Amino acid sequence: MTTTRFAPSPTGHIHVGNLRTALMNYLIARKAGGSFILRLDDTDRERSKQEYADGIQRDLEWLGLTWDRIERQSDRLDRYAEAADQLRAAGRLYEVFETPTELDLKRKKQLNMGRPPVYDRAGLALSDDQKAALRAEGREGYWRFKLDQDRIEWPDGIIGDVSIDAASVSDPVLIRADGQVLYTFASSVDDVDMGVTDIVRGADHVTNTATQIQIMQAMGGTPPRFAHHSLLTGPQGEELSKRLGTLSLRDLREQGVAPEALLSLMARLGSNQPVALRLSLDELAEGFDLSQFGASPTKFDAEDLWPLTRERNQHLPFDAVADRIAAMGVPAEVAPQFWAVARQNITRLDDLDGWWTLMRDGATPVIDAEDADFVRQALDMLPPRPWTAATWGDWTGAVKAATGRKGKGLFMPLRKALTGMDHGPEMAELMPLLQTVHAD
Ligand SMILES: Nc1ncnc2c1ncn2[C@@H]1O[C@H](COP(=O)(O)OP(=O)(O)OP(=O)(O)O)[C@@H](O)[C@H]1O
Repeated sequence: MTTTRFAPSPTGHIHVGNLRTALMNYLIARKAGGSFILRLDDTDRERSKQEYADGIQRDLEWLGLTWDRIERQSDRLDRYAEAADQLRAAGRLYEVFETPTELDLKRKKQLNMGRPPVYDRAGLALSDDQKAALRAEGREGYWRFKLDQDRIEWPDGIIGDVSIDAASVSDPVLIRADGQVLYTFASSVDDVDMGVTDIVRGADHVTNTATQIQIMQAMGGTPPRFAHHSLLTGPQGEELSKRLGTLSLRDLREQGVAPEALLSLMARLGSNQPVALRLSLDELAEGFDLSQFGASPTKFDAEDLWPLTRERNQHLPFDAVADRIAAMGVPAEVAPQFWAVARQNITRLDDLDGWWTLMRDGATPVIDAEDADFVRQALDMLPPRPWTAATWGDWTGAVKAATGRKGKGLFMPLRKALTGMDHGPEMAELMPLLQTVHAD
């Protein structure tokens, strides 16, 4: 069965770049009728926080990206210890003792001699006595995976055929001196154990993929299909970061972005397919095609979300907003009409508040000096309440007959006097909802 996963570290609020990864994996599983795993990569005890783990779940739920299974790496530490023993027994995990300063020095020497700065495997040659002596000096051992120095190749779902010479890559550190299992290892163990068949992730992981393919093979597993999408940047090319909270899903939600707008943009951004509003994840999954995505960096501009949000909100049925409108204090008998009028003039649902305030409390009239007499005369002619859909036509007809004004010169000063704005809903539809007119 097709099984995908989204594996964020709960070290901040996830951003639109992380969403690109989550959504692609979700859509692949959904399209294939497979399974989507949310895996919290929380082995970094200092940086991982429960509030961020909760935040990630809230963000995904907001978008409807529900998972079939949730896993936490912190629950699986025994399993990683077991897998490490298996690699040690197979001679693929070896203990090393170099400090960061020593490694730095080695790299500089290699570079000076025109050689690539790849770890020289000095640790592999240490005898048990030498290791004991290093420990006696107070040094702590940590563990590297011994790569097979072949070429590592895979057909990437986005960037095409990849071939990496393992000899040009340092043996990765899998376990730190304090026993912390690093991402490269924990992730490989999980992907094998959990039967993950497809992994889409950022291009920042290409080298990881090369080493993880070997780690999975060393554990007797079959590596999944891989695809690496380009990283998203902000509109000016700026990097996104969970730690800085740039373009976080939480902020976009609080700003009133419609979930369908964000999903519709993210499922197509950076692909050859046009962006169009889709109202369901099934529709998005149906048209989703990884091979349509390019490898070049992709810019994300939050401004692109507003036209889609506007389109989405304008199509919401009354039932979807009834509770919200009731909570604003709109009386039940006018609520459906209020929605029918206001929805054509909002982007965010929060914009409804302004329209209701205007209808309930009236607007500060805007009256140009040259229209002052005309407006006063027209307002004196306002028909008695209740106002209906016919009121605007009847009133302006009578004003036209009395003043000789017509067209824009007739309608615009009256709109501005009643609403304080030169744009907005059809006045005929608005009049019955206007509870207060200040020059009444
Ligand atoms: N700017 C980005 N554009 C697209 N994908 C990204 C971007 N940044 C991270 N990702 C992807 O998000 C997924 C989750 O990764 P991770 O939790 O490590 O996020 P991160 O933002 O890189 O983290 P941190 O800022 O904490 O280092 C990975 O597949 C990673 O490739």
